[in-house]
Amino acid sequence: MKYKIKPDDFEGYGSVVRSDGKLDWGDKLYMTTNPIHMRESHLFPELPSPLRWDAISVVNYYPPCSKPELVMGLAPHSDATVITILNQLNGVDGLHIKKDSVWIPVSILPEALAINLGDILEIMSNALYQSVEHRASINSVKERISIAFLVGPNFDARSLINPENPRTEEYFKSFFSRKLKGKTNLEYMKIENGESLHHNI
Ligand SMILES: O=C(O)CCC(=O)C(=O)O
Ligand SMILES: [Fe+2]
Repeated sequence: MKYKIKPDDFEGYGSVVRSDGKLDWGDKLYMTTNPIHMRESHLFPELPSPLRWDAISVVNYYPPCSKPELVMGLAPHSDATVITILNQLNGVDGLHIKKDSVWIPVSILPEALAINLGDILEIMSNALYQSVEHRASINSVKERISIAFLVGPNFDARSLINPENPRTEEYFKSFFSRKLKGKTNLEYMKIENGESLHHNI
């Protein structure tokens, strides 16, 4: 398939095996839309008109499963974004957010967009705004489709990080190589008194 995720990549269509070897019960079409030079050209047969922000679009397709309690549509995580704009296309709910250690199902109003705060906003605001841990569940009879528009800082912002302290680059690398597990990537990247806390997680 033309849009299939290539080995050692995470953009394209499909599901990426994370380090625990499990797949999510859903497929993604994942593509960086801006900046233009970071677009993977095989995913863009006809380039859409330029967008102002650095952004990634993800289309999530969750097929129904007769035993939804046994599978996870999308494992708990927080997004590697400033904000994520979520458009639930076919009126089937499935998003849950974690508040005070409790999972709360989110009922998204028809034609409304849901906005999730991401890790980069938490980092930029020194945790004044905290990213939301969320997951997607599966419906037993209906498929579910959502489009996530992931808005991040300008990718060139990475060049502000000096070679001795390339945290942003590392953050993205570890986000995509570690398994999705709540907000552990943010914890993993935290620095206290100039020391990385890496090793505890
Ligand atoms: O499908 C959903 O409701 C959530 C999607 C999501 O969390 C993501 O694409 O990062
Ligand atoms: Fe997400």
